[in-house]
Amino acid sequence: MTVTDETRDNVVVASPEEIAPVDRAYTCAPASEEPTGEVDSQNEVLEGRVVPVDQPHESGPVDVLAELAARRQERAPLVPVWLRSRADAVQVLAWQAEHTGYVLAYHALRLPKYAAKLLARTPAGAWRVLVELVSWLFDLEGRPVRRAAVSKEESAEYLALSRQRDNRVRARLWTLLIGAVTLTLVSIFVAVAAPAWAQWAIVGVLVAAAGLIGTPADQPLLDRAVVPSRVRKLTSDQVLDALGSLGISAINQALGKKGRGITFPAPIMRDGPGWRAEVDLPLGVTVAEVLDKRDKLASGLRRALGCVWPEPVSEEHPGRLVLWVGDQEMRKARQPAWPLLKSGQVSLFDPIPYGNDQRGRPVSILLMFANVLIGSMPRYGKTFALRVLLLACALDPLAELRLFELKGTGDLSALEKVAHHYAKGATDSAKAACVASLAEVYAELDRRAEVIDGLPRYQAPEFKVTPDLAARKDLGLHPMVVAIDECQELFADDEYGEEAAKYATAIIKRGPALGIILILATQRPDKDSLPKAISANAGIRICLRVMGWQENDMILGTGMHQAGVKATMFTLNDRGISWAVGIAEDPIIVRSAYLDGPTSELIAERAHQLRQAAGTLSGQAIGQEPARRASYDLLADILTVTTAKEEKVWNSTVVDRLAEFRPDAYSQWADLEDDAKTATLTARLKECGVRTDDTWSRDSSGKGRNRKGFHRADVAGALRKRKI
Ligand SMILES: Nc1ncnc2c1ncn2[C@@H]1O[C@H](COP(=O)(O)OP(=O)(O)OP(=O)(O)O)[C@@H](O)[C@H]1O
Repeated sequence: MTVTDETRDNVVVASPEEIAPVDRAYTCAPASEEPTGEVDSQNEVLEGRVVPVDQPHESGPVDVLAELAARRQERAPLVPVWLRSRADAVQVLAWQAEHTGYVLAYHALRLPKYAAKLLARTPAGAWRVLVELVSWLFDLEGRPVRRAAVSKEESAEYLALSRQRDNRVRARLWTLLIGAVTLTLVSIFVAVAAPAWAQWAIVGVLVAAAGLIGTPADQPLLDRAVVPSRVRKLTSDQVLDALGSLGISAINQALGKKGRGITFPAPIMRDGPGWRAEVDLPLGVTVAEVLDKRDKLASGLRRALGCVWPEPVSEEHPGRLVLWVGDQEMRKARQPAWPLLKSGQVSLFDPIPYGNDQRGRPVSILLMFANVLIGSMPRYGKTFALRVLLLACALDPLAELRLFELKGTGDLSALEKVAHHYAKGATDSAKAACVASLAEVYAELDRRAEVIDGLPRYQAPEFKVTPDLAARKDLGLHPMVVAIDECQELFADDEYGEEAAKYATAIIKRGPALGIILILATQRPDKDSLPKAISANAGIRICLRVMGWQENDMILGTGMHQAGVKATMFTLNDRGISWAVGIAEDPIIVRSAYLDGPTSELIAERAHQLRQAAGTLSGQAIGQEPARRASYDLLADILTVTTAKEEKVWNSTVVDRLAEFRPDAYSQWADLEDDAKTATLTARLKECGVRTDDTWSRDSSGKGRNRKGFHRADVAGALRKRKI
């Protein structure tokens, strides 16, 4: 089924169950013909009903029952639709109140401008009043009739009219005189006896009245507070014109005279606060190509960029495009309040409210048994998105929160009062606290696995934490949420990076089944800042605006950009708006709920009370210091594990000895590859002011070679210097 230039007026849509497969040789029936859907092609005849994509008004024999049914539909509802539900009524009234308030404020701000305009128009107004008065006094409106009587030489009629005019003028003159005398007396009284404010008020009223009278009809006094706009219907012609304006040659060919056209597998219909069109792009054109040109598409549709949301349909072929065109821009659309804003608590075993899609529909995320990766370029809403998730987690009194905000601006500080572990800043101490906490969680993996393994099978039929098991205090299987904002600070750190990556990789892989949820947010999604093993294992991925496909795929998963899931299409103003993978069956566009600092404080306070009542506050939230890792002196330890005879030593040799000597402090280094061992010690020695270099020495088999090492004397010197 095709749409060509000639048949554009009859653009049709085939419902797939009725006509399949789409036939290339099909052309639309002329408008006058009854569309039968029978299609001649070279080899086959397709049968089915043809449904006009623009749903034209049907004409045909009068069907009385249908007519009556239609009339019934035309009846106005007894109770307005918006008054039928409390929520709708509240929304409409709130909107009206806000709108009225806006209009009032708009005009209030412009009062000085309006006053100046009135003042400027006063002379014109006074002149108009004078002209009207003279015209009234001398009965000027009757002048043409009197002139006509003169020209027709109707003397009797003229005399009657003149008499009537003289009487009128006399009466009006008296009226005017009495009025003038009264006005003069009142003016004298006001000038002498009235208080100053009354005098000013009267002058103001007179000026305003004269100004209003002097206002030209085409220059209204008030500015327009709201520019009227009409929500335009989306039609197939608009969609085709817009697609034709993208500069994609295959589309232009398809729309050309001999082209095969573009088909609409479903009628264009209203979907939430906007229109939805489903389009089968020409053979060989993918949705990804259209997504790349979203701005051109918006221009072609003559809509704001924030209203135009093309999406792929993953269960269909890559050329199936769903184009949703909103009545207003997503960022401007009023966002429904976050459901947990004022009340309520959650269980992390159920989906938690996160935000809304373009159509305003709520989007929830099931965090249990998943991990989350949030990424974007700076200032596009990562931390806000993370905070929404963490505030929801805080409202599950069973969830233990370990929060590390490595930017240091205090974005998560509202949650400190409910956090088991909390640290902020890109400092060594925050990173050390984070690694220490990760190490605990890492150890917890084995403990939890053992607990679950030891349970009767009916209690853990799927070998994972269940809501019942999580609620049992004796098992310690409560949900555990570890969140690291700006995690690149940790993973790219010379000292802590490797160790942190080791723990995080294990947690992200084994944690979900054990009730441990890792949430990472980063503004630098490259392989150094986010180890592949971690990014590859995140189940839920939220990508706000990024600049390139590499960052896009690093966060959303390999191949996503190619498949049309492109966070590169977000614009400067699309803050808080992201592509999210792993929340629903298909990737979706979602805007996080907007919870600012003060709002977050209120929610965290409620979470604190919930936890207090449930007796689940723990760790730093009740003033317990996090367990510190054993303190040690690296330089002193190096001197201990080496002898005075060893002038030069290789890094890797020393690391092995250190791990043996003080396993609680150095055992994690022992598991590293040789190169990593060397690099780790190099970094630590550099901090202590000890240089490492290529060092000649012999390995255990007696073979001599060059490897990275250091002079023992340098270590002793650095230690001496520190002690002075
Ligand atoms: N859902 C939202 N709706 C509207 N605006 C939002 C939303 N989320 C975030 N913003 C806006 O985006 C700004 C930046 O948000 P945020 O601090 O979360 O960015 P970030 O990506 O964490 O920045 P950085 O990389 O510097 O840490 C906020 O100040 C806020 O005004």
